[in-house]
Amino acid sequence: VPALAQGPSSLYELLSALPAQLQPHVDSQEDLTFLWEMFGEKCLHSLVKIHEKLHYYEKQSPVPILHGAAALANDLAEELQNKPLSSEIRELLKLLSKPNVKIRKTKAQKLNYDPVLPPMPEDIDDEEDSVKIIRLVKNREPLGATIKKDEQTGAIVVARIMRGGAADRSGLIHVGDELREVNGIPVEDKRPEEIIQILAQSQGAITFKIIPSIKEETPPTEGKMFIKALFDYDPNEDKAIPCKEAGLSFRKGDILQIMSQDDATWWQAKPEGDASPRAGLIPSKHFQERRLALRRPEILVQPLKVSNRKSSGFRRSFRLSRKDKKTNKSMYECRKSDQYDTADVPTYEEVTPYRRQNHEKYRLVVLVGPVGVGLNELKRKLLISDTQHYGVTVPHTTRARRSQESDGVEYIFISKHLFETDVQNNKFIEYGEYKNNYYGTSIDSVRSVLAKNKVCLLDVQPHTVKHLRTLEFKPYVIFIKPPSIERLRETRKNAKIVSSRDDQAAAKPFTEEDFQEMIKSAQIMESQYGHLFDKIIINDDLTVAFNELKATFDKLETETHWVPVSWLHS
Ligand SMILES: Nc1ncnc2c1ncn2[C@@H]1O[C@H](COP(=O)(O)OP(=O)(O)OP(=O)(O)O)[C@@H](O)[C@H]1O
Repeated sequence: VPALAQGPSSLYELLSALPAQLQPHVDSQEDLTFLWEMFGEKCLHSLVKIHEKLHYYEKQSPVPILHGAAALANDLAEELQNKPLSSEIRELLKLLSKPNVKIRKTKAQKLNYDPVLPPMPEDIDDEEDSVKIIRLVKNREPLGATIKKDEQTGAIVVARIMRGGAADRSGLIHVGDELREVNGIPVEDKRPEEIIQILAQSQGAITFKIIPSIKEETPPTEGKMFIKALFDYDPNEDKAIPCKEAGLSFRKGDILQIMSQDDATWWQAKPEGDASPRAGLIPSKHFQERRLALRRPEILVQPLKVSNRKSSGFRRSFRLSRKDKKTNKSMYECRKSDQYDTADVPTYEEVTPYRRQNHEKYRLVVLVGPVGVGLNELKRKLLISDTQHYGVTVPHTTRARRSQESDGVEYIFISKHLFETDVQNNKFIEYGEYKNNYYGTSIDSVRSVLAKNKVCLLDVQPHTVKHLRTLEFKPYVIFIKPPSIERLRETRKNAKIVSSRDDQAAAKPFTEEDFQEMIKSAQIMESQYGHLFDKIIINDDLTVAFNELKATFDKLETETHWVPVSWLHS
């Protein structure tokens, strides 16, 4: 063809020049018309133009201006969503969600992850015109995708893409994509574990032959969602997790950011504040609740009441305000049903940051711990450290007032009838009966301490805590835990416990049995109610424990803490 002989400067020029020069070389009119139409086809011209542009850019070896462009745009969008929506913010959010911006983001990600376009294989089957060949360069990090065998078709498909992981950042693999080959090895008749093995052994560039899914992917959920884990989780111990390596381990009390809830069984999350963009798999709330509920009977076999003592009830709250030290502090029987708590299965709780504003009431501080652990001692030290700042509740009683007592100081003295009416009206946090008299801590007594703008220190049985978890009180729960039995023996040599075993209510030195009971009771409390504790303080050395408690209070009043979303958005 003369056009070639003259050496056209570009493929596009050649294509444009070709139809005009065809005639002398083609005999049949039919062939000529066919060739004219073919070379005149608009999409062919467009393709050639694109090819030339790509070729040009390839020579220029472009580098992304900003490597973290996608993450930056996401962060910006999230940041903007939390702001009051002005028209400018709305416009910017709209721009950031436009497909062309997204494509730019994807391109930047791709460059970031070094995908290489391999030459098209020659043996490609006509029916497989939707086949995509992609190549990812595998660094040390895992691929961040899980695969499964489609039960109906038997095909190997991508089950999930871990948010922020290598596959996700590449933007080249999607959920539902069918995997045909890995590094030229057909995977159709392989089990997922075998494929994972191939992937694990591959280093450097890995080539995938896939048939892209036609399903539209759901866009990531808007806004950030944080949860507090209410149980310990280790993916290595979880037989149900589809891929242990992709799992995220966490401890009770950890705050996690939810990255995806697309899958009903396995959510994706990362630890709050973690700089890495990579998410890990965690069991979804629903899934975890279901499997824990099945195991529940085992957990419940051990009731909290381990002692042959009478229930400790709310003895401490009373004792503190009482001058009559002789009174048995362990005298109140709690309602029996309360001892066997059928608390909801603890999994996760959605939380949000909260910082107390100056005009707001203080959060209620709830102290929990086994009998004799030193809860009263710590509370007393706190009170005397700043009587203006800390306060305790005054309990109600139906017993007769003694001569040295004043109404509203040691107790609020009320009639049996009134007490029973108040019980009916749910006015008590806890109540009990001793020697035919009622004793109780009312909700109003907490309110009256808080209304004086004081921090209210309340000690209750752990099963009561869940009833106090309201927007009004925003309780901060501190568990006072005993140290080891050896340390108890050492530190409590001169200490005395008011034992109720003989019903004499006299303070006596701790016995070995007291220590054992304290430890056992603390273990049960922690396993049954640990998910409700915001802080655990071990009362080993008294001064150390007190200082830790004081520091906790200072932080509570000035710093941001995670609280259930229901407290702020109800
Ligand atoms: N860290 C400690 N080291 C040594 N002695 C301690 C320590 N903490 C508390 N004690 C002593 O242990 C005894 C029991 O403490 P306290 O009465 O405060 O316990 P409690 O948990 O409030 O018990 P109860 O529930 O029976 O009222 C007291 O004599 C107290 O001084």
